[in-house]
Amino acid sequence: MSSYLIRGVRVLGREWTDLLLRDGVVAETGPGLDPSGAQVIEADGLVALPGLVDLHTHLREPGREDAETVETGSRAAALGGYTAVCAMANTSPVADTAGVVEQVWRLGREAGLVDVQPIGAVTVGLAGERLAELGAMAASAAAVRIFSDDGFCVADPRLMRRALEYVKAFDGIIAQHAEEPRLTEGAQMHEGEVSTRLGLTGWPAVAEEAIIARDVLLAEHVGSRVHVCHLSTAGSVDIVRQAKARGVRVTAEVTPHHLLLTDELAASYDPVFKVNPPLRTAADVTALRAALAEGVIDIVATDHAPHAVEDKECEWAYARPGMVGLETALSVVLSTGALHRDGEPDWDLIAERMSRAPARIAGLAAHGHDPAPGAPANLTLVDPAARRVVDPGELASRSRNTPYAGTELPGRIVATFLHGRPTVLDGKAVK
Ligand SMILES: NC(=O)N[C@@H](CC(=O)O)C(=O)O
Ligand SMILES: [Zn+2]
Ligand SMILES: [Zn+2]
Repeated sequence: MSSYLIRGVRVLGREWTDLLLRDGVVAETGPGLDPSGAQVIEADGLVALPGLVDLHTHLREPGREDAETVETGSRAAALGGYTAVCAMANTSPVADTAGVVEQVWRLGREAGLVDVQPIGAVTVGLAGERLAELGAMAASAAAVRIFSDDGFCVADPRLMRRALEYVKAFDGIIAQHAEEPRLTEGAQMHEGEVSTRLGLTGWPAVAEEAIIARDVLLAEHVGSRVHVCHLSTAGSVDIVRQAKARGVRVTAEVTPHHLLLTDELAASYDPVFKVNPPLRTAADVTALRAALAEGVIDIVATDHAPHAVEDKECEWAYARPGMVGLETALSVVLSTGALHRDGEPDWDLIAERMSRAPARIAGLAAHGHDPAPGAPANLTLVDPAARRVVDPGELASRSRNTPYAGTELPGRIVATFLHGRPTVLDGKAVK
């Protein structure tokens, strides 16, 4: 296996150093390392981060390979600086058996661009009626630890309680898509002033908050772990803050788009802005940014949700909700300033929210390590000074549904290394 010398990089924005990657690990660090035998990568001006980890990715395979495959989604992830992604279970067939999660896991290994960790469904067919084979998925080669019916809420409290109890045996997590379905029937966007003006049926904040409140109580009652997917309202932040203060084992994620975009964008009637949960108000965005910085929200997760053209380029009411996000996530987070300190990116905090904490939550032992001697060589190099205009046609994702077309964003991923091998060099996918 070849070795790589990354020359003159600032690890987490700190002092300049060289990094020697060999045999899948960071072999040596320090200024002026001997480059002989290694491929040299000049990293003047670049920042090294632990490879980003996405706890919430939709890869669409099996079933909707026209929208994304494990391979195309993995390439998009690598280009976004990711070295691991957790693949959501709402595929077709649903990832609710050992067979399907093993298939996704194997496809991830074959693509070899990021580590793909399958998430298993909580209920058979995401139907919310009976528990899927959680134990068999946990015991499979895919070693599933996170279970989610994402796309749907596990609305039945008794089923949610049993799922939480079941996964305790192997320290698993239930990741909840918090949406009380009776409160969102026919919903098209956030319920508020803008939905009233546009005459669209609203998705009220309380539909999310009611489920989160219930679930933290259930997790507390049974002593199990719950993770809140794509938390989107100021009220949800308060509930999670209170639960954490009581010692409830709850973690939460926010998406880049909920940190930047608001419900005003629905006035364009452009379905690219249709997403679940919906874009909220500016006040919610402000609360989410503060909660992420504070740590009430543990991580950024993309909820990368690729959709085929016919599912997005249609009337708002018929469009599927969801946005692609892997290739723009870090740039969007940088653009919000949510993880800045004194006007500059706080790279240590960015590493915490986008790599270490998600790796810890998901139990991905090879990820989330700062580049230091002996650490697995899963890392990414960022050019913080670069800016780019997002061109949907240039995305590696098979789908084009980015809300940032034509938007100039800061930061560029220059290189990504997975287990010591480059998956991205000079901003381009290696394979
Ligand atoms: N976020 C979305 O709007 N859509 C997701 C499902 C989900 O995350 O709930 C999808 O699978 O397309
Ligand atoms: Zn969801
Ligand atoms: Zn999702």
